[in-house]
Amino acid sequence: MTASTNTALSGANPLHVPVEHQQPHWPDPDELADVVRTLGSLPALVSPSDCDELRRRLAAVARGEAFLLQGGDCAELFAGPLIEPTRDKLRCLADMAAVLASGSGLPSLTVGRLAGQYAKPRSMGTETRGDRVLPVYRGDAVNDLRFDAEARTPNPQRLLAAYRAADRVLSDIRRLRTRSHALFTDLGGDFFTSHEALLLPYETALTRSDPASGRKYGLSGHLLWIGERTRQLNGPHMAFVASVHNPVAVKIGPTATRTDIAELIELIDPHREPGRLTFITRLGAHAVHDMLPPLVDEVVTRGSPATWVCDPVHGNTFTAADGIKTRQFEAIWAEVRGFIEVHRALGTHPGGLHLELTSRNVTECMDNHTPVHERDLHLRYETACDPRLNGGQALELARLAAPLLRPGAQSVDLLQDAATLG
Ligand SMILES: O=C[C@H](O)[C@H](O)COP(=O)(O)O
Ligand SMILES: C=C(OP(=O)(O)O)C(=O)O
Ligand SMILES: [Mn+2]
Repeated sequence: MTASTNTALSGANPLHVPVEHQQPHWPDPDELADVVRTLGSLPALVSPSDCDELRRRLAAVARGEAFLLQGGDCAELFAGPLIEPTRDKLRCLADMAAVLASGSGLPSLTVGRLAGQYAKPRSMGTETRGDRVLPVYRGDAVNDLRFDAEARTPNPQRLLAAYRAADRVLSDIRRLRTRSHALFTDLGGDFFTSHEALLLPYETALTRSDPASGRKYGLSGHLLWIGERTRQLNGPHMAFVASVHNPVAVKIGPTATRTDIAELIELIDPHREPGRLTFITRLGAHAVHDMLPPLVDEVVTRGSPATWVCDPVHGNTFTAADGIKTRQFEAIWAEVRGFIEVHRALGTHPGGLHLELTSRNVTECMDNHTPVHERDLHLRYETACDPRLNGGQALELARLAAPLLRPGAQSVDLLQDAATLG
């Protein structure tokens, strides 16, 4: 697993303190405590019954009756010229969901990476430009992307701003639901929200008991996931998701072992309840064929009904010659194909896709067909964190994947398909 601290950093710079479990260094703990109290008094953002409904829908995915499409920004922004209207985000997901449903013959379940995706785990604690070293951007809920000392200092008031921003996106969705029937038809009749449950003061402040059942729910979003960097079995993030009744997802990177999978199942889903646990694998195009089969086998052996989802973006990120973070579309597609091939070979259901994407015509990921070359990346590179598929690339990926997701599509077809695409 990727190191959970930034201890790779060294030297006398006071910024180089280890950051445990990817939590920001909030300069004023009293101010943070005040903010947490305020958050605790505000209405929940989503309802326990909607979380339960998503669990039921994910259980159908696990049974092979539907596909999950989960997507959105790497890091949502509160405001600014680059912010994408919620309507455009939903339209992009709806177009993909419609293509996936018609090509696969199975209904799509759509879940946005939105209305809460405001916090980022980072590889390094600091960012250096020239001779200036500042705290790294950790998402709008923590600090500001602008490279200046004040903007980069973690500010707990931003947790309240994150709550308000999520609330605005959720009201956009409610408004669209009443006004735009066609949009919700393509989305599969319903739409749910998700984000990485990273900032524990925020997540715990929005955790409430459901008076009807007495159960605890994290009510900042419907599906909460734990990232590759914070999935330590004895860590506080896993303890948090184990304590709530939401559907929970865990990202699984190339260092994951069978034992990790077994222990995650026992911790999150000891009763083997379909829809409770989703594994989102992000292994990289080159590792998926070798690494995925033993992990799937462990889940089968344990009698776990976990849902399998492929994140083909995070394992295929690299830095281009000019220092820009990017991904190659063909590698993303190759990981999706590998994921489907492995599941077909093992008789398990390739349950869905988890993607960083935008409807905007950005040049953040390279591809050989539009094409977006390495030299084009700077033209419209707008992301606040990781490179996203643009609207055309996202739809193309759905178009390529859809026929392979049709139940009964055989590995041999997949291999022929791979050969024709080169
Ligand atoms: O979105 C995922 C992570 O936050 C991101 O990949 C980390 O990026 P970094 O390696 O630039 O910190
Ligand atoms: C941080 C992310 O991914 P991972 O935890 O898989 O690296 C993410 O989904 O933005
Ligand atoms: Mn990301």
